[in-house]
Amino acid sequence: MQSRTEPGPAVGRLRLLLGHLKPNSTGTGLTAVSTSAQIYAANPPDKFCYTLDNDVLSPEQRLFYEENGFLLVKNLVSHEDLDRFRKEFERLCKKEVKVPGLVIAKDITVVKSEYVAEESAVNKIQDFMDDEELFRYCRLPQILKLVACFTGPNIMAMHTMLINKPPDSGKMTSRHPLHQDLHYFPFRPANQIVCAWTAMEHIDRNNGCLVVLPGTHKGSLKKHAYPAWEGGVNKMYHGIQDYDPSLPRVHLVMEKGDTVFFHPLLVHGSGMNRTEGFRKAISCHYASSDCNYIDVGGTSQENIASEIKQIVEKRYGEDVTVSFKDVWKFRSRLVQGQRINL
Ligand SMILES: CCCCCCCCCC(=O)SCCNC(=O)CCNC(=O)[C@H](O)C(C)(C)COP(=O)(O)OP(=O)(O)OC[C@H]1O[C@@H](n2cnc3c(N)ncnc32)[C@H](O)[C@@H]1OP(=O)(O)O
Ligand SMILES: Nc1ncnc2c1ncn2[C@@H]1O[C@H](COP(=O)(O)OP(=O)(O)OP(=O)(O)O)[C@@H](O)[C@H]1O
Ligand SMILES: O=C(O)CCC(=O)C(=O)O
Ligand SMILES: [Fe+2]
Ligand SMILES: [Mg+2]
Repeated sequence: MQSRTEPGPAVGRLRLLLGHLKPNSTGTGLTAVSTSAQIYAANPPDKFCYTLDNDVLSPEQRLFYEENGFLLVKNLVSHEDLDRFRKEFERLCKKEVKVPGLVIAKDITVVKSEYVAEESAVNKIQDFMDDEELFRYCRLPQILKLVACFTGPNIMAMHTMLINKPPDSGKMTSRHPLHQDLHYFPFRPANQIVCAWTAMEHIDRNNGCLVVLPGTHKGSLKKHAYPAWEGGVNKMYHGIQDYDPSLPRVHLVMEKGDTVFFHPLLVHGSGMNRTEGFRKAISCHYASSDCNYIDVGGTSQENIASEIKQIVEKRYGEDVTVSFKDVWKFRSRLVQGQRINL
């Protein structure tokens, strides 16, 4: 298991070497003068905490993730694939296809009004692991190649979502409060978990882009609860209660196909959608199958565990007893390598 320590000498040396990088016109904005192989040969990366050793990430990408807890990769998923995912999403909303286990979540303001209008009522779909078309996203080779830099070669798709952030109702319920995804996960270690989140269209502050607090992946899991928002909060949208508002925030402006990979302790959220369109993104949380389930009893995760348990019992009947761990075991799917613990 990797330990999480302050960046060691190797990272320091790499940072020095990165002084020799020059700006380019693509990707993260830097081009390595030396190849990553040359740099790593001279500087064995023994003290990296959040990324594994291979030649997939460039040195600057690797260092960026180590320090910031996220990595934006431009133009990773084709428009053709994204258009196919959008079509399948529409078919699911119209109930033209039914997929077992799939959850269609609506915005709280829509649920509380009489207004029901198929796709325009849908906030997100969750658990599309048994929808072959959407699950192709989780198996895309270009995504898995990058995921393996964080998880290693044995990869489980743990959680799937297609988010359809609706135009805000005026009550600001389209916001997603600042949170850490690890709050929802009863497995560890955190460093072998990563989210891939792909913009299905241009996303900026107007339609509610992702907002991240760089470097917060180096901290611990914080206590989460419903924010005290006047207009209401969507079910299970827990937020961090005492986040430091002075921490720098980065708004991730993304084009269709751009993908951000981020650590499950990275504090993030998304703003309200001020446009008339439904802002779409598709995502999957991956974990190394070497991870282990943990008992969240007595921890800050107890509140979400019992909420999820209640929802499952409501859906399948009170006589069905499933643990928080079972919920995850049941939905996760192997996408590369061997299934070990999860
Ligand atoms: C499961 C683990 C999640 C893992 C997340 C990984 C990290 C990502 C971090 C997040 O994304 S946090 C947000 C996670 N969001 C979800 O997991 C979506 C949760 N939503 C659902 O599972 C369903 O939408 C829900 C069970 C809440 C409702 O689905 P139903 O098909 O049962 O809806 P229905 O319209 O029948 O309403 C049932 C009840 O739920 C209420 N409801 C529905 N949508 C709601 C909503 N959006 N907010 C609040 N309450 C809601 C609705 O008012 C009604 O209440 P009453 O029983 O009191 O009448
Ligand atoms: N009280 C709160 N608790 C937790 N998260 C919050 C709270 N208020 C706002 N947020 C979240 O903080 C994040 C950053 O908000 P910020 O105002 O910087 O940008 P934004 O709301 O995304 O964009 P804009 O202000 O341009 O609409 C968003 O995800 C928002 O949902
Ligand atoms: O607004 C989004 O698309 C991101 C939501 C999010 O962070 C999540 O569901 O975990
Ligand atoms: Fe999240
Ligand atoms: Mg704001």
